Amino acid sequence: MAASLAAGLADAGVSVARFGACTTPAMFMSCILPGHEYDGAVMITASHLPVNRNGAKFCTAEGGLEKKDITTLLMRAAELAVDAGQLPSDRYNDHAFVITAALQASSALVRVVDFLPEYAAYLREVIKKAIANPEHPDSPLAGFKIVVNPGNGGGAFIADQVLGPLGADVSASINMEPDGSFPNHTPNPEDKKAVQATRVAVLEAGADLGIMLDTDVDRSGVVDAAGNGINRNRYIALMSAITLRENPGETIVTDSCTSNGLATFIQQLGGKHFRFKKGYKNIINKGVELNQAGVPSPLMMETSGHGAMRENYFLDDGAYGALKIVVEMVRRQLEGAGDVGDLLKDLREPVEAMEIRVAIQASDVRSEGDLVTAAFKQWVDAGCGGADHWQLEPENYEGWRVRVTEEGGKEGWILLRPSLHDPDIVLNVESEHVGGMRAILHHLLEFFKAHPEFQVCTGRVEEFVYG
Ligand SMILES: O=P(O)(O)OC[C@H]1O[C@H](O)[C@H](O)[C@@H](O)[C@@H]1O
Repeated sequence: MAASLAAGLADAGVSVARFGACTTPAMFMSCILPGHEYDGAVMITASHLPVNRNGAKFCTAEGGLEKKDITTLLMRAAELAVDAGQLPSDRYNDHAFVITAALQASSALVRVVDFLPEYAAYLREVIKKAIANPEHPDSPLAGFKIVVNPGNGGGAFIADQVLGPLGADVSASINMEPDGSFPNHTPNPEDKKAVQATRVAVLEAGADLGIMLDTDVDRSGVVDAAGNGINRNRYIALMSAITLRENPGETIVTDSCTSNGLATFIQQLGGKHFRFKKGYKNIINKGVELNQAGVPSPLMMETSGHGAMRENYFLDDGAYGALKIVVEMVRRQLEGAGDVGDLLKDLREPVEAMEIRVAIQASDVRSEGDLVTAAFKQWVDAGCGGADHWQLEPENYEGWRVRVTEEGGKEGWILLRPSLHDPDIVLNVESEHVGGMRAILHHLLEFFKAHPEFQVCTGRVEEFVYG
């Protein structure tokens, strides 16, 4: 399969630029930046997932390829392999083999390009232009201390090649050495250890800001000068505050797992909230579609830290988001407006938040997932087992989300949906008072107890901690 794809590329006279270490947004920009404008790019990465889940990410100037495009591409490679009398290689690593072999196809066609410095130069220009400091335009970050935590992934260049050369002191940055075994913590801005390590580094250094990146830099989160972790809903809220100031009244698209308080926050800022589905590609596609339909939507963000902006080619780009926060930090300091974290003072937050992933044990995972969600909808329609404080949300784009009225005017919610990629049913629950989540889950158990036929087993719990 791999050899035949390589042969196919060589036959077609495709020339290949090999970048070495790269990031997802950089790869995309290689299809856009003048002087480069490659027809397509591909990288091998496990993204934020463990090392044994490496895969290939493909993109063109139109953005990341859709699942169906990649399927077509790989099927075509497989057909060529069969035509050439070859058997597909190891099924767990096929994608990696395909790409590796393609890049090594014919040395005459392969050029080694050191692209990251050029991409970094582009990002520096973006920041310089946004800050436009009249006194020191080339070092607009002079006097600022910024901690970058790339989690031993590919994002160290943000400190070394972007923020440092613009004058920032990045010496307190941590986990800068790329190491695919991720010895310090999972490179995931939602990860408790990633937040804690960044917080400690920021507070010890007396830094103005901390930036957390995932391995391939398409997800991010920040820590403010007071050490508050700004990820998940907080990060969307912060980005919304900046974006809605620049684009008043427009629509922010998010995934389905955002807090009720975030919707209120966006509305209070004069914006509109479109709570769509999980999956960064889903929200980006929805944002593109809304803009085309005349509903201006400048920001699409997931609680995972994935985010795309209309002003940045609708690119799934963690670095760009974090750099917007850097620019905001400078702007606020110049205006004497205080820390970026202060922008979140009106955000109502859950007291408890949890994700439970219930493994589906049936062989037909998709059908079983649909069965469980359909039964849940029926149970909700029939009155949620007598709980009249449970109300189905009027708009649901995946699974079913129920709003739970809690004591003292507080509100919780629960969302049950099939996972996008894993053989799991995913349950997200939030509550605005201590013990509320337990009460919601306790009541939900009645639903599962009424369906002993479901082929599911005990869930894996992810607890989200704020602050
Ligand atoms: O549906 P889930 O299993 O929760 O996975 C959902 C996640 O899948 C991938 O990791 C995508 O990159 C994310 O954008 C998405 O949020």
